[in-house]
Formats: sequence, C-alpha cells, structure tokens
Amino acid sequence: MYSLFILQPPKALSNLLGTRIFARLMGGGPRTFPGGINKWQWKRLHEKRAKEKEKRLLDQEKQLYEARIRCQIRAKLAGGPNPEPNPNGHNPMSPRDHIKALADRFMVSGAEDLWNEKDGPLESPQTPRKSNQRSGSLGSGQRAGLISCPSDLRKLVSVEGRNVNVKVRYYSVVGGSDFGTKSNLVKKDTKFRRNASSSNSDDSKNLFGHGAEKHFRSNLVGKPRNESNSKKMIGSIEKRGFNYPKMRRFWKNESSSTDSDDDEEEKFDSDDDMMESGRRLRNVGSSAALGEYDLKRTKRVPLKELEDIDFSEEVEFIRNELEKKKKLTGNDGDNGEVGEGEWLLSNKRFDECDISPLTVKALTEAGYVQMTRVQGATLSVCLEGKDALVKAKTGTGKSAAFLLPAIESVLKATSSDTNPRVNPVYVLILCPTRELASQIAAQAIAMLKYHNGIGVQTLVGGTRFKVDKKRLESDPCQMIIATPGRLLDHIENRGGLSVHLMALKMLILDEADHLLDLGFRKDVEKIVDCLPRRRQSLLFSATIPKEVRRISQLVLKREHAFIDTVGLDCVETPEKVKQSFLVIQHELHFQVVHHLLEEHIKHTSDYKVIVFCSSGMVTSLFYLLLREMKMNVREMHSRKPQLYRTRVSDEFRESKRLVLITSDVSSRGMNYPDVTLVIQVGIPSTREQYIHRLGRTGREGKDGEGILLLAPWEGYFLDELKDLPLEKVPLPHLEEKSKLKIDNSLSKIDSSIKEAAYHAWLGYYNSIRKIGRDKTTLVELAKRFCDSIGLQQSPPLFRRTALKMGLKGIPDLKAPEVSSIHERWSDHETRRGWLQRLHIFHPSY
Ligand SMILES: Nc1ncnc2c1ncn2[C@@H]1O[C@H](COP(=O)(O)OP(=O)(O)OP(=O)(O)O)[C@@H](O)[C@H]1O
Repeated sequence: MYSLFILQPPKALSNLLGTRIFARLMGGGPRTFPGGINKWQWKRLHEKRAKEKEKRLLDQEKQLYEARIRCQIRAKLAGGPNPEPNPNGHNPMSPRDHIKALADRFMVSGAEDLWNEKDGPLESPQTPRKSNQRSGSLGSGQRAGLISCPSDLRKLVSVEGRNVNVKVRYYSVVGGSDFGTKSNLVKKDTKFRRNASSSNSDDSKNLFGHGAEKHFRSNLVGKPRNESNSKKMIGSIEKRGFNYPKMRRFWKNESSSTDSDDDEEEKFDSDDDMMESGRRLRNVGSSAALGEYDLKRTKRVPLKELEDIDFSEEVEFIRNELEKKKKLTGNDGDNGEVGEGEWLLSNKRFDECDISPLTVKALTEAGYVQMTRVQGATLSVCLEGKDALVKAKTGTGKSAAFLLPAIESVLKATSSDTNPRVNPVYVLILCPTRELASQIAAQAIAMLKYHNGIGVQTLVGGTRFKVDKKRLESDPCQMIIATPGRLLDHIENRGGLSVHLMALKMLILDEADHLLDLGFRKDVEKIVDCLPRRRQSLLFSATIPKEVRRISQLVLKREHAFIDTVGLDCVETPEKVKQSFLVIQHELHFQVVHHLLEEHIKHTSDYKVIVFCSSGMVTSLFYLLLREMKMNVREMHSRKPQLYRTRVSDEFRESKRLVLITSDVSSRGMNYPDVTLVIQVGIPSTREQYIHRLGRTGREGKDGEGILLLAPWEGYFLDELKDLPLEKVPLPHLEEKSKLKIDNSLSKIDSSIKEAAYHAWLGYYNSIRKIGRDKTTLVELAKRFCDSIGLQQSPPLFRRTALKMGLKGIPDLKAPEVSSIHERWSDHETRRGWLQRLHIFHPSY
C-alpha cells in the first residue's frame, strides 16, 4: 500500500504536501509537474493564483468599505443622526467601527493598491502638523498601526542601536494644499536605514525614490489631470449639488487629509480657488462626514515637485570639473576620451545617461562625475538588459560599472512589482572573498544614498548562519552580495532564500574568471541552477582567459556582449606601474623582503605596501618575523577570524605607513587607495593572479611599483609574463648583520607555526602543476624551505594527507609517530597548528 502510494501519490495530496516535500519523498524531485510544466512555471502559476485571490478579497473589502462610506454620507446629507453603536455593546459592529476596521485592513501590506493604484508613491510629511488641523484628525492611538511620520520612525529605528533597515509603508502629506488638483496622494514603501547614507533623506527632494517617481509619472501620463479639467469637474459637482460617482472618483484619486505643511502650502497659493472647492467637496465626502477613521494623512505630491529636483549645483560642479580636465590634458574629449593612460575617463557623464537622477546625485557627491572607459563602454549595453562579459584593467571602476545597472534594475523591478508576495531579491552579486563583498556593499549603499527603501545585504562566511537568517527576515533587501559558499548554504539549508531569489532580475559575477575556476565552479553552478532563467547576467574581471570565455556560457546567454576595454595587443597591467623581478635562492627570501621594505620605507614618506605570500600559514610566519624585527606590519589571511580581518582591512584602507602581509585573500578586487608597492614572494598560482595582485597598486591611473621575487626553480614562470613590461632588478647587497637579525627573530617564533608553514608551503607548490609534478624534487625543495625557517627536520605528514598529495612513498617524508601526535595534541597551540594543516588543500588563502 505504502509503496503504491509512493509510486503514484494522488494529485491533491502531492499538492498538499507541497512540491518540496513531495520532491524529497520522490528522491530528488520530479523534473516536470502536472501539465508538463517545469518547477519554475509551477511555482509561478501558484504565486499568480494566490495573488489573484488576494486581490479579489481586497476588492470585496474595498466595495464594502465604499458602501459604508456612502451610507455615512447619505446620513450626513439627510441631516439625520449618525448611526452610532448601541451603548450596551451587543450590536453588530457599528458603521463607524466597521469603517475603522476596514481602514485598518487597508493599511496592511499588500492592500495599498486599494488606495493608490493610480495615485503614485506615498511620501512623508516634512514638518510637524499644523496646530489648526482638524479636530477629527487621527490621534496617535487612532492610527491603527499606521506610521505616518518618518521622523518618528527614524527615532524608533535609532533606538535599536543596530544597523538595521526597517521597512515601513506609510501615508503622509507632501504638497501643501488640503485639496488640490496638483497635490497628489502618494504612497511609498520605504525603509529607513540607520546608517549615514539614509539619514540624509531629510531633504524633501530626496524623499522620492526613483521607482516612485517613475510610477508617479506614468500615472499622470495614463490619466491627465490638469488644472482646468479638475476645475470643470469641481464646478459641475458644485452646480449639481452632490454627484456621487464623480465625487468618488475625485475623492479616491485626488482627495487628501487636511494635514498640511507650512512650507509646502506656500507653494500652492496659486491654486487657492481650486483648494477652496476641494475643501468644500472634502467636507461633504471626506472625514468631516466620515468621522475620523477615513482620514488619510496624505497629500498628493505635485508632479512639478518631483521634476523640480534642483541639480543646478551638480551641473555647475560637473562643468567646472570638465573645464579643469580640459586644461590639464589639453584634450577636448572629441575622441571620446579625456586624460592619459588607461585611466581614461570617457567623455560621457553620469548625468547624461539613463540612470536615476538620485543615483547621479549620490555619484556626484562621491566625486564620480565622468565615467571611466569601462563604465562608458558597458553602461548602455547593461541598461538595455543584455548579458555581458566585461574585461577591464584593475582599478578602472568595474564595480561602479556593474552596480549602476544593478541599481537601475532594482528600481525598475520595484516600480513594476508594486505588490510582491514575498520580499523579492532582484540583484545577486557573487564575489570570491568576504572583504570584497563588504567593499561592494559599501559602494552600493553609497550609490543608493538617496533611494529610500532599497536594502543591501551581504552573505559571507565567518558569520553565524542563524544571524544571517534573522537579518534576512527582519531586514528584507533587494540586493544581496555574497560569497558562493555561504550563499549555497542558505539555498541548500532551506533558509527560505530560494523563494526570494525567484524574483531575481540580475546576476553579477565579479572576478568572474576566479569564480568559474575550479575552486568555486561547482558552487557557482549549483547557485545558478537555483536562479530563474529569465534574468540578466553580467560577468566582470580584469583577466578573462580563453577557458573562462568558454565556461562563461554556464551563466551567460548565448547571444551576450563581450566588452574588452583592454584590447587584444595591449598590456593587461596598469601602465604607470613599474614592474620588476628578482631571482634569488629562496633561503634568502626573508632577507630580501626585509631589505626591499627598508629601502622603500626610506625613500617613500607615505608608504603603503602589500606583501603577497603563497599561503595563509606562510603569511603568518612572515608577519611574525617582520613584527619581531619591529616593522609596522599587519597580517591578513583566511585563518584569521572574520572580525580581525575586517578590522585589519579597514585599518589598511584608511592608513599610511603600514605594511600588509597577506595571502591571496587580498589579491582580487580590494580597493586599498594609494598602495605604493606590491611585493609578490614566490610564484603566483597563475599569470592572472600575478596581474590581480599587482593591480592593488597604481589604481585609478596612479603611479605604483610591483616586485616579483622568485627562486631559481620558479624562473620558468617569467615566460608566462613575457608580454608584460617586467625588468630584472640587480641583486641587492645583503648585509651579514641583517641575516643574523633574521635568524635571531626566526628562532623566537613558535615551532608549531613553522611546521604549519612548511605543510602549507608543500601543499601550495604541490598544487602548482609544473613544480608539483616532480614529487621527489618538491620534497627536497620543501626540506630546504624547512632549513631556511630554522626547523631542524621536516615535520611529519599524515599518511592520508601524503596520499592525497601524491607524496606516498617519497623518501624523506615521515608519518608522525602516534605518541608524538598525542603529546602534541594536548598542547592547545600545537593542536591549532595541526588542525590548520588539514586545510592545506586550499593553501593560497
Ligand atoms: N567614474 C569614476 N570617477 C571617479 N572615480 C572612480 C570612478 N569609477 C571608479 N572610481 C574609483 O576608482 C577606484 C577603483 O574602482 P574599482 O574598485 O571599481 O576598480 P575595479 O576595476 O573593480 O578594480 P579590480 O579589478 O581590482 O576589482 C575606486 O577608488 C573608485 O572609487
């Protein structure tokens, strides 16, 4: 019986169980659903039906509401007593209470279309309510959960003491007249952020989101309401006494509460006569007759108000900037570019392209006036909705190039999807590291400064999964910036994220070649499988090898645009960065790095240096050594706790006269301004990785310097860089006393760190094909590394690890003795070291 049921469950039951549970029972889930539709179509179908049902119910309530109001008006007009509830309280609900209940109902999420399907967005009052407001106005206790004042709301939010977004729907008054054809009832679904970016929204101009603005305009286009029409209408109402249908239409679309602002009212003086008529009309049909429950604390925002955002200052600023640029370069920009080198700013300006004026305003404030080349080349393509694969040099503004279309996509989606059932995520940005995700999120938030109601969140490893989940629930967002591993956790662990992702409009892969590389590819593939197919995908990177172009089809549509701002025969590295290399025995690498740093610090007052090491544990060893030698250093790699990483990253971004010792976690995308020197110790994992590491200096067309330090057996790598302008540096003169100093400092470092560094070193070079191929030589070289860091003998390797690395049976490699493992395990520090060694298969982070 049971097995039969499993084979052929009744349709209704499978519906009841829900597709997910059913899919589980069936072991993986059916590929098609009844009617031959796929799972996305199935889900969409159900969502559509639910939406329609909800709309029907709301329509019914709306009719009831209107009937109640009609009844009240008739009673008032007839001069009869207002039917009030029986004092003994056993009656059915009084009309008054019923109206209140219905009004309350209308304020809940999803019901706003009853009020506003033609009215445009709601905005908040900017000033306190006037003292002469009607006695019938809603008191705070009568607002029935309606928050109408954003300033109150901000206070509410700020008490929380967390950086949270609070999503609120509210009705409010903008525009001065009590009633006028130019004033508009505006609705807005707004989040207030506690962070600085949103606190600026106090400016009344800034209260209007772009989506709201568009929505508002389109309403006006669809239904012209000019002054004369309205006057005519009011006149006819007045002549004929009370004409309900017209009044109702007028009332629904045009009326507003008597709440008014002093400032705003002044703007509407010219509408006096109309306001007068409106007031009379309202006194019949609005809250005076309906009691206090029908009061909407809203007024219509005049279109003019929205259009009149004053950008004159910005325009002036842009003009001045352009003038300055022309003077500097002697280039009038006719060729489409101004400036020199690859940090060519295109002659396109942000205010000329089809992005929201509010975004332009935020950009201008951040100093973005003209587009960089990559921005100029990609923006129009991306805004058209095409898929794109984009290649542009490091530090040339790719982040803004994908964030701007992402923001536009969210604005477009929010304005068209006015009543979403779930909180939809419209844009998903994937990037390889946590720090990069935070950096992109910060940039997005800055660009969204004047767009209320658009939330951005990061989902990255190193934070508690549950905390992420809570954050997503309490603080819904339209843009997510994530690292693949953590995002997949959310999707697979049924964090509910997949449902939100069903509305996705845009997927962006920053550092796309790395994300499609072996380390991440599987995760990315799984993520892409869970996303709707009808989406726009954008892939960005400074390096796009041929294989990646092929694999990119996994994410992109076949007919995507490939935009390469580097050019086929051009150098892929920043032109103003001086590149050099040095080949020297790796036993001397510590000494050489120390020497290079000392020289650089001597000659550069505001130095800021990054030293890249092959792995996390080698980074740690280097850091401890240089710290022991009294250098101002910080370390950054994947073995460090997230809080520490964030702190160091922020500190390095802000400061000068600091050296960051890091693994490849910092190699891609990190925008640390004004890095003066990048030193790469040992062979980078790929040519691309060399370019990205080097790209941490010489950003935005500035000067910079990069030195690659290789051991003689790593020299073959130079062949891969032969098209890049690397110069050989003569061997530095290394003093004997500095060698003694280094040996002395090394001796003070705990041997567990050294052992971990040895294992990581072995893992890293084993993963490099050319070197890892010859296992015997590899182990010999590792032994030399061991000597150079002051270890008497090579630390033993677990048999399983040796097996995985293909090192089983190689002479000189020992398995640890059981007694020594027990002994070491009891020591906490050593235990950590041993655990860390188990991770050597992802050594470069
Ligand atoms: N239009 C612009 N005007 C002025 N500055 C800009 C503009 N676009 C970007 N920038 C600045 O350029 C710097 C580099 O930008 P970004 O980090 O986006 O570069 P990238 O191309 O993504 O680099 P990477 O390849 O390393 O990821 C940042 O400091 C950014 O603020």
